Amino acid sequence: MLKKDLRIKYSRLRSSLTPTEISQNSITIANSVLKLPIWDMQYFHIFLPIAQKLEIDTEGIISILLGLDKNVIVPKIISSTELEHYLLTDNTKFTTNTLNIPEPIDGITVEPKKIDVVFIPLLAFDNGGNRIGYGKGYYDRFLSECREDVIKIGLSFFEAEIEIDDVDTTDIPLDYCVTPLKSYSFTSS
Ligand SMILES: Nc1nc2c(c(=O)[nH]1)N(C=O)[C@@H](CNc1ccc(C(=O)N[C@@H](CCC(=O)O)C(=O)O)cc1)CN2
Ligand SMILES: Nc1ncnc2c1ncn2[C@@H]1O[C@H](COP(=O)(O)OP(=O)(O)OP(=O)(O)O)[C@@H](O)[C@H]1O
Repeated sequence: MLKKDLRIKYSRLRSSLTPTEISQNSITIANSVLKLPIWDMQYFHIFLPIAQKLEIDTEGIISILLGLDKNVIVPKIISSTELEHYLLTDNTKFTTNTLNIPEPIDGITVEPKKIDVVFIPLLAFDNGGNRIGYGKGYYDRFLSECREDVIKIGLSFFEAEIEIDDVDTTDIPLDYCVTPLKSYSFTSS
């Protein structure tokens, strides 16, 4: 299917989820994340959910990361194309931006090259590990600034599509995708 049709299909599917399904599925996803081979890593980048868009609640994963004394980094939109990345600390204060995304007001910024693992929000993904978001390209640009060996993990309430037909050369595929039913691995190593 084409990206534009997948965006419509998965926005609709998501809007049919109940608050109970969202919280239960988010907990199931957090528990599955515990089984991925990522726990020797130190710098974990994770998004804070847009509640109005019924995104995955990442609170459980963040609690696990902080409990394991990992460095947790969250994005902040600084322009129509660019993100900045902040270390989460006990003092981090948040505000909600115009897209309803909770973001740190200020703090310690972290360079993309330092990041070991990125948890990625998505609308849909396919059996090849290709993903689509809301179509602004923020994550594709961010991932292109990360190290080649950064581990890219999609989080999704829904299973893989067979194929996204219009994948671009700038689209960076996932290494893993975790859903409430299973974890997909797209890595060859
Ligand atoms: N939680 C979360 N944080 C994230 C992302 C995300 O997908 N989820 N992003 C991932 O890239 C970036 C933000 N990208 C976004 C792009 C569009 C919209 C959005 O609401 N788009 C509306 C159109 C609104 C408009 O154009 O003004 C829409 O799709 O209906 C939200 C976030 C960075 N932070
Ligand atoms: N590395 C990059 N440099 C410059 N532009 C890019 C880059 N990656 C993607 N883009 C541009 O961003 C736009 C949106 O890309 P795409 O449709 O893949 O978004 P998406 O993956 O759904 O969004 P997101 O990454 O925000 O979740 C495209 O016009 C694409 O050309």
